[in-house]
Amino acid sequence: MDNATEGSAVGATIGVTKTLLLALSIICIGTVIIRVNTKATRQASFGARAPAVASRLPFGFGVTLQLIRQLGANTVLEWTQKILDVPGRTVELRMVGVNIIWTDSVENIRAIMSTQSESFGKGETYHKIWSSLMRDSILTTDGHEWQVNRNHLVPHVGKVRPTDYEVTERHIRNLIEVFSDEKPHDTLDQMNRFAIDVVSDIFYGSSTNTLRTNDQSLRDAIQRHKNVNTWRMVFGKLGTSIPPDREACKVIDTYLAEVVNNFSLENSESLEERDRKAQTMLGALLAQGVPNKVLKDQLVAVAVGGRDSVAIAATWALYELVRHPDILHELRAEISTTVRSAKPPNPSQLGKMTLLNGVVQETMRLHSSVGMNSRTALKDTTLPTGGGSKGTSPVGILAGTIVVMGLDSVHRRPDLFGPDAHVFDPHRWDNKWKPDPWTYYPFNRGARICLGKSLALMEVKFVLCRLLQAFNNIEWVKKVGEEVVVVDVKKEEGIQTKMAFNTKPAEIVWLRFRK
Ligand code: HEM
Repeated sequence: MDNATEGSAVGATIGVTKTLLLALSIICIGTVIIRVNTKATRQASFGARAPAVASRLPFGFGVTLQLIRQLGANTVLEWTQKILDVPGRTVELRMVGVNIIWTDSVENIRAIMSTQSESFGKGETYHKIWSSLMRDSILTTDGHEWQVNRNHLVPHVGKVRPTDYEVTERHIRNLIEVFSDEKPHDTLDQMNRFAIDVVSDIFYGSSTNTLRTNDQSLRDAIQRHKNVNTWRMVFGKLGTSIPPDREACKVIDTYLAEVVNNFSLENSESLEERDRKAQTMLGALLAQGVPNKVLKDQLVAVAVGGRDSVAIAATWALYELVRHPDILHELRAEISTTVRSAKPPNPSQLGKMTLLNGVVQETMRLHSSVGMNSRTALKDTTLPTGGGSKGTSPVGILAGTIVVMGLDSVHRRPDLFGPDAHVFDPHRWDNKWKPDPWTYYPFNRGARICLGKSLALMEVKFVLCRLLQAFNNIEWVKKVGEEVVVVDVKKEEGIQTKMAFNTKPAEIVWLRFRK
């Protein structure tokens, strides 16, 4: 072949390749347009669309960047309160690879949690991402699998036994010992140790004892895992291709396997201890011959479900108390007139304290541990309101759509809780006042209501009561270099909320306890 012929052959090949690429691009774009239109037509056939959050960048980049920015600045709560200020309190976030419906409409939340709960679940993506930590447990499953898990847990997690008070008191004493050194403590970290020590003791029959030992492997592994998975969730389905923290998975699995393998009634310290262990969740499920894999699913559910949430509630409560010295003073008085000694309160005394109850409920109103909760539509369905120009039409929801419920956002709505909705006022709970149940859900509602609610309330009230009995002075401090400075609560701005798997303080809450 001479040069000229060779050149024209190469030119022809380039021409053909260009044409093929062009055709391929047209087919791809066409397919996307057809799919988007088909989806839109399907959705329009049974409901309207919620207003989309405005963005300057196309293809979902703008909103994705906005969300990432808000997550980084710990301003998701404030941002969502702003974007949800539309007639139907429901918006659509069109992001890269995923469209999310965000709502703090009471009607919509009620539908998701209760009246239409069979249409919404954790969904496939949530399971794929979170099963690396929470396995096939109650926390990641839907339908029959969820029901089987719930049946395993209900007899053990759904009630508080007298021995649970004794176990909790044992770990509170460890916590008091830690706080007694008069040094500033990262309160959430210590509360987190306390909470996992209590649940492991109650449900496994052997405590992680993280307040007394240096072995923090399980706690650290759970935390590392949560951090990675929170980011995987931001990317929806795409997040399933980002690997989890495999090293952390291994640590958790080994820990749970050891708990199961080492369970023994023989080395109990006393007959009472032996009886208690036999009646723990692990003891009872082992006696029923439940397979190891299912056992480990239940163990991880109580460790993850019962750890951060309790620790976060107790930490926010202490934080609010130190910021409101008058309430702290009143609470001390209530405790001393009710308990009348330095002894632990008995269950009836604990239940009787109105202000203590108000402090805990009010803390969870302003800072619920799960401040935003999500569900995936398991089939094509609708939400009662938020669609169309007036925001009153039912919103069409396609199967697979993620719906985020802004729970903290509802709890702070002035139209529901009054103009002082943002103010910490435990006295609003006086005289057995209760909000409309569908406007207050720190423990969720409906079929998937928190199984550990009674235990959680007992733990948080008990630990607050005992800490106030043990320490006459609790100071909120900040570390400035080597120096420890007491915070002037009148001048200091509040700590922001960090939205991740849970809703926790965005900064370390340093508290110093003095007797
Ligand atoms: C103040 C402490 C607590 C708070 C605020 C809290 C809150 C919640 C919330 C909001 C849910 C629903 C999660 C969802 O829908 O995705 C939930 C579920 C659950 N919680 Fe709690 N929780 C607390 C303590 C506990 C404790 C101590 C345990 C047990 C040891 C526990 C066990 C569970 C379980 C097993 C579920 C799953 C229920 C289901 O899906 O059917 N929680 N909790």
